Amino acid sequence: MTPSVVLVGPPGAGKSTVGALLAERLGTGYRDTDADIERTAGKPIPDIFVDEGEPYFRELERQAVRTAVAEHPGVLALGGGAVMDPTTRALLTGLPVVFLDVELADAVHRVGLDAPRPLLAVNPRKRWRELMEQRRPLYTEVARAVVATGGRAPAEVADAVLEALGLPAGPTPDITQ
Ligand SMILES: Nc1ncnc2c1ncn2[C@@H]1O[C@H](COP(=O)(O)OP(=O)(O)OP(=O)(O)O)[C@@H](O)[C@H]1O
Ligand SMILES: O=C(O)C1=C[C@@H](O)[C@@H](O)[C@H](O)C1
Ligand SMILES: [Mg+2]
Repeated sequence: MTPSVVLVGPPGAGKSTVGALLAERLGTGYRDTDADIERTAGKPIPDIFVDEGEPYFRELERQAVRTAVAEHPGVLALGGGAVMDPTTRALLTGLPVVFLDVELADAVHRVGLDAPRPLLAVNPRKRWRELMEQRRPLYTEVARAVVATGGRAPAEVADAVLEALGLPAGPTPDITQ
């Protein structure tokens, strides 16, 4: 079984938040390759970057994406940099991949400046912009649909993803709870 939705995008795009909502709407499970990597490595991602370095992390990430794509039938969020790997991009061909797009100002507002994200540790605004310049063509290349997240609440983004993929909208969430 392959995923019903694969979410890609930079830190702050809302992959985890929207992914969990989508899973609820679709009555399926949510999985995040960053969490898979942390479980496999037995430590947080920033510690992997410090102890073993980014190339080692990217190898763990390549394996984590391959495993999750092969065995997870629900909603799958990939780490922000997973699409840099050509093998991973090839693996995503034909899958219902959605690029959650976000502008710098929204991303900075959402993720803050103190989150433990190793690639954004120094000068996060500049680094985020550079990463997005490098990666925007790659997110776009792997995506079946691009969904803008600016000015939309997570539930509205989830609706837009379902519509873009032609998936049933599912039960309306009970906002009284
Ligand atoms: N559409 C949205 N509007 C406003 N805030 C949002 C939206 N989507 C997510 N957020 C908020 O932004 C923050 C980051 O969201 P989230 O963790 O889902 O992003 P992410 O893409 O998974 O990031 P990362 O790549 O770091 O895992 C969270 O606090 C979340 O509540
Ligand atoms: O943008 C990136 O390269 C990263 C994003 C996170 O999801 C993590 O996968 C890690 O911090 C690297
Ligand atoms: Mg996330």
